[in-house]
Amino acid sequence: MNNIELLKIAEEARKNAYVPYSKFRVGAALLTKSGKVYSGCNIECASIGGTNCGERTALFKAISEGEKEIDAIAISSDNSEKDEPTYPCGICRQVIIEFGKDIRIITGWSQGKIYETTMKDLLPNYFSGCDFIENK
Ligand SMILES: O=c1ccn([C@H]2C[C@H](O)[C@@H](CO)O2)c(=O)[nH]1
Ligand SMILES: [Zn+2]
Repeated sequence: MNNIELLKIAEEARKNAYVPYSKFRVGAALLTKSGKVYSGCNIECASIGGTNCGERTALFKAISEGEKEIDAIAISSDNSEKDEPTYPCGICRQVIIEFGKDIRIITGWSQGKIYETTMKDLLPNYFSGCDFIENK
């Protein structure tokens, strides 16, 4: 599974976005180290704070299926085709980095420019469980 293939899955997942409020669709595709893929979209609700981003939807699907070894997450939004790559929001950054600072983030467009970075670059000096769990 290469970056383009993963982005294409994110682009497909974007079609399922439930976004009656923002009208901004986001799809994500998560690749595990074992080669499995979990996709997700953003899901909004009338109580806006209850919104779940596409990235966390894909992540929670993977984690809840017992997959915690994550290689990469590809992200596609309604801006992607305009060469305006979408990166994870702050909440998603904190949740994703929980499962690995080296997780690769791939964004852009499968038929255009593709960008790759890592979680530790997106969230330097991040707060982690190691900061407060003793006997680690
Ligand atoms: O990286 C991002 C940024 C935003 N959103 C969603 C949340 C909300 O539904 C809409 C507008 O913020 O886009 C995501 O899913 N992922
Ligand atoms: Zn988010």
